[in-house]
Amino acid sequence: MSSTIIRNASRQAVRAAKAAQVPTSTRGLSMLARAASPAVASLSKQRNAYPLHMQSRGVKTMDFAGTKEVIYERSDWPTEKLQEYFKNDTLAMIGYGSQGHGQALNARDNGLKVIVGVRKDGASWKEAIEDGWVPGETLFPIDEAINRGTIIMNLLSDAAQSATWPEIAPLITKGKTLYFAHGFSVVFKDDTKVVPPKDVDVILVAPKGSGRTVRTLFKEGRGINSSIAVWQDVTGKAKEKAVGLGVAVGSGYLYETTFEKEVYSDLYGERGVLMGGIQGMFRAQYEVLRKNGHSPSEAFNETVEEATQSLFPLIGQYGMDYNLKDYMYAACSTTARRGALDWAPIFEAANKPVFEKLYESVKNGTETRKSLEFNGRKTYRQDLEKELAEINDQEIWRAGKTVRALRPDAKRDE
Ligand SMILES: NC(=O)C1=CN([C@@H]2O[C@H](COP(=O)(O)OP(=O)(O)OC[C@H]3O[C@@H](n4cnc5c(N)ncnc54)[C@H](OP(=O)(O)O)[C@@H]3O)[C@@H](O)[C@H]2O)C=CC1
Ligand SMILES: CC(=O)[C@](C)(O)C(=O)O
Ligand SMILES: [Mg+2]
Ligand SMILES: [Mg+2]
Repeated sequence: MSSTIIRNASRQAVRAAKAAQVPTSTRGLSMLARAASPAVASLSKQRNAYPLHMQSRGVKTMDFAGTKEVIYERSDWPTEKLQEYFKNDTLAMIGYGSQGHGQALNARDNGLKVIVGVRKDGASWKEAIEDGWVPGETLFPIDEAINRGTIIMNLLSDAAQSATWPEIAPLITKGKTLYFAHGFSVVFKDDTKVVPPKDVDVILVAPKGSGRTVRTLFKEGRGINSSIAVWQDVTGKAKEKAVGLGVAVGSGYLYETTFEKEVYSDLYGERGVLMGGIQGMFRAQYEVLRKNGHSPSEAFNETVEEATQSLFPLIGQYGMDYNLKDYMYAACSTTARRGALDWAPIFEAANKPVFEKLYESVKNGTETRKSLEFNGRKTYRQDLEKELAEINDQEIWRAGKTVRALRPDAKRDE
């Protein structure tokens, strides 16, 4: 009953928004809120006490499919509030990989004082200079950046966080805040040996997406969702700081978690559906098509190109549901719907034991130890590159290169 109401409300909301030519997200939500479950209805009442443009400023408890969760939004932290809140702080971004670069540039663009700390003359040092960080002014060796910073954002690779901890730990003095983008180092302390000093706040903001996307979405005025967590709260302000920093680095909305839950879910997700799982599934489907005499062009189009260019974006926009013509299921033929409905439970049953095994391997620290061993090697970059080059060399991805070059909007060398 209530799911029918939600679906109807959602349909109405999207139609109304389309008619008014506005983005569906916020209007859809508030219309949904009026018609849906009691929890959301009460949120709606509370919000309606504010004028429309202020409605997102209240504390928000949202109903996620029947479970209520507190969330924080960017709109709660306008740039002026961010700048005021962190006016006495220097954010020291330690590490300048995918995530360090995205978070540092976003925080800088939000008007906060940011410096970068990486080892001198490494790949990151050069990249930071290319992005406009100035040696001696905003770019320093790691120890100097930590000494100058008040909020120490440890975004070295997870293996490097462990390897460098003996030198870094004594520099994290009372009054500083220690910030991570992953629960890895502190949760698996038996393996990493990372035990933060007792007299500093230890917090986490973990963007649920690549650091490259953290940057590109921010530049488009959008935002990636992140989780926040507190490991140690000495000042009583740890959570508030995490929320503010989460917004500063470019998050859209933030949800609360713990360091443990973050690291378990993150290691699990990236090994599963987000990366390892999808890579394996794409390849398995492609290979069976090829074995049955299909051309590379056909096998790639039927596996990866159609997924990324047509069907997966529909899931991203509207979910798996089925009411509007644009929804993934509704946009496909009745033939496809019948077959997919039949095969989904078969894939689910086949995959479930693999996911169970994976979760266990994450939780018991096996995945952490493997990562520390591999990424702790002196040759980790070359070793990774070698394996990744082998993937590039697989027929599926070589075929994909040609398919992408044939997109009408592809940039071609004239
Ligand atoms: N990538 C992502 O999108 C996401 C990452 N995270 C988390 O964010 C953190 C950073 O990840 P990510 O941005 O991917 O960075 P990487 O894992 O790619 O690490 C890159 C940084 O680590 C430095 N580094 C590596 N080894 C050493 C060492 N021995 N001594 C000193 N510095 C070293 C590199 O410097 P140099 O160039 O000098 O080698 C570089 O600045 C991790 O905790 C990760 O789990 C969280 C969410 C998403
Ligand atoms: C991008 C992200 O969130 C990952 C996949 O977990 C990671 O890069 O570690
Ligand atoms: Mg992740
Ligand atoms: Mg990860």
